[in-house]
Amino acid sequence: MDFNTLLRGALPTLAANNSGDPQNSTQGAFSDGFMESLAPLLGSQFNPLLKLFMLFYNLAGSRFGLDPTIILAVFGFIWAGNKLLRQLYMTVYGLSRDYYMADVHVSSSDDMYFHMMKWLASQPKMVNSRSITAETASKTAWEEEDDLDVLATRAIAADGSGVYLNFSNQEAKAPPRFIPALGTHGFWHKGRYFRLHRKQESMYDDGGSSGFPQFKDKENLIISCFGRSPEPIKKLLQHAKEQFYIDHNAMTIVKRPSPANLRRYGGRHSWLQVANRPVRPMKTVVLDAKQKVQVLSDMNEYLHPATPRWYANRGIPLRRGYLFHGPPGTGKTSLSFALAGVFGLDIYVISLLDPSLTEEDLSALFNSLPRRCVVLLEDIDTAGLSRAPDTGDDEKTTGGGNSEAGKSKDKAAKRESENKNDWKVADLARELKKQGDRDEKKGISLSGLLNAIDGVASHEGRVLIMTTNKPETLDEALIRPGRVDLQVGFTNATQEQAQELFERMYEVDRQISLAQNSIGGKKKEQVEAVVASLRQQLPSTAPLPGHQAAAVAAPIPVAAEPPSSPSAVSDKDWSISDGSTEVDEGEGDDHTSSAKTNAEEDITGGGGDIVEKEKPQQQFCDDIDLDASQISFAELKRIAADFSTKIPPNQVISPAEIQGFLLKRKRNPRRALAEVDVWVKATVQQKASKTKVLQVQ
Ligand SMILES: Nc1ncnc2c1ncn2[C@@H]1O[C@H](COP(=O)(O)OP(=O)(O)OP(=O)(O)O)[C@@H](O)[C@H]1O
Repeated sequence: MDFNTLLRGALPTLAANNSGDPQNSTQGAFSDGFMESLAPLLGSQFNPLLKLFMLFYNLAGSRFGLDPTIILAVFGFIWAGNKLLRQLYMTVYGLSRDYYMADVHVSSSDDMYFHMMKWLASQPKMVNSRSITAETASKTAWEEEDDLDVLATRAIAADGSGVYLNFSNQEAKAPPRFIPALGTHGFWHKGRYFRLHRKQESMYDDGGSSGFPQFKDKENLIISCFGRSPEPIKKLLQHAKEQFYIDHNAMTIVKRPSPANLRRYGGRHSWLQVANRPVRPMKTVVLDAKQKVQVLSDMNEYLHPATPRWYANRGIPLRRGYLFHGPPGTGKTSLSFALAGVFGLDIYVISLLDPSLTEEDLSALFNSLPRRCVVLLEDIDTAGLSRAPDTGDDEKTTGGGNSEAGKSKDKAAKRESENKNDWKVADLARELKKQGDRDEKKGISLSGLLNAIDGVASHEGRVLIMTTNKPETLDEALIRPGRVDLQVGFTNATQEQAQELFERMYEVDRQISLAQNSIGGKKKEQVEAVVASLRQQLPSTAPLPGHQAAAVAAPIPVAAEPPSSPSAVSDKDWSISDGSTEVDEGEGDDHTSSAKTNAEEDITGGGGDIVEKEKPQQQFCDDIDLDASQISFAELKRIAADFSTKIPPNQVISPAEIQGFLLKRKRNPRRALAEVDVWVKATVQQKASKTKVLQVQ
């Protein structure tokens, strides 16, 4: 019995219509009577549907001469076939999943999840998938940007004063990142098909010590591939990880303890990446070569793969500690970063002044360190302050009972004892606040710190670097051998160090410029064209960014000083040469000699006082802002040597201060040399008078 016969049996009216006189009936058309008889059977809600079906049925039958029952039969078969195939697919897929597919699960609480997501976001096929999630991607300060974009913005913004960069558009320009959405995705990698299932689960979190129970979302990635072995997935994960760290050897990752509510999850939640900055080359840290080599070779030996066995055989805990001490801005932190860069280690920075850090946290943080890393405890001498009882604070600020403030404090205490019984609400509030402050300042005790650094349960393998400005104030227990194995002393800049700092500041620029010149290329030309056009728009009084004239503030009494040594600013010094070729002649000479005169006038300040010169800045820029890249190596060395003689030999100026001075003249070594005398004099004076306000920068 076919479907047609069935339908005829079930729908007698239709059968009558179809078998009746063709002249009186239309093929495939329902009579109104049939409709009416069917309507009550199906219920009123199906009436519109039934009518639509009738219309189609009548149309197919009367207009196109098709037997609608055949159409229905065909649709019926397609539907049933589809169901059957789906069922079959599900069975085969289920069987192959169970017996011929391997899975690897990756939890969002693991670093691997981020490696995989970053890799997927870089896959064009994934990005073009039909189901993706868009994320706002932020760039770090060190990521490459298109110079042309920035310059173009600058050019467009030029309205007479528009020679400054403008980044108001930077957020709009940052492209979003696309990652696979929740659900199932398929992708090919190295000729193999992988299936990715990204799912989200809600986890109940009882709130722990925070006491705020809540539901938290946790994600899982399930990566599958055909075959009984998960080996291809492992390789894929390894590949994603390698890609994630592809530029790692050029960068140093800096981590700090996570916020307290995240720390309690432990593991990778304990530390938060706060920076990923280019490796600091060791040669940029100006330090006595002997000391540098000593710390480098000590660390190298300690990190050697054979060292753990050596330590274990002798029952010595595998830990190494260094103490870097010296005045502020002498390179303690810089050396720590350079060391991390040399050995390709991440830096874990802990501030013991963090009020949310408890001793338990500190131990947990040390225990969740990776196998090899640098832990940096900065300004360790200040850590003790957090333990000082609150009552001591006042003493510190008043300088004991001898000063005026001390006397007024005594009076206040007397008054307080007189009014002992006369409590006001404000007094109560003050007391409560004091109590709160005391609780907050509990901090880390010395024993807590020692326990974290080298307690029985403490992590092994790390390199601990502690820095301090006041080594004498440190507790002996903290720096005993075993906790501090090597001390490195830093001092303010010697003349040799000043010379090295000077050469480093300008030498890098010179090298880059020479390299760029040798590369050539279209992009360089484009950039130069934009720069040239911008230079033309430069208003006559505005200095180019980075080309800052010496900021000389209100006159300060400085003893009259003879003009800076003529040899330091001789005519020869002002000629421009590129390599061995002298470039600047004729008109250039005029400019440079006038610059020299202006500079000398600035330094001597006429009558010997440092006074601000009202001078058209543009003229100053043209004359003196000669690029470091145009100076030969030999000449740069000579300027550096001259510069170093101007730095006081008694080490009163820190490398950080010299760097700050040079940074303000970062393209103009000659300008730095011309202005160093004034700056040194003002800086020494400022230090002697213990004022914090800089008169010359
Ligand atoms: N010896 C040095 N060689 C090169 N650069 C230095 C040196 N000392 C200081 N600097 C520069 O000065 C700045 C501050 O240096 P750094 O933070 O290393 O000093 P620090 O001794 O750790 O200071 P603090 O004791 O205040 O923490 C850095 O930008 C660094 O480049």
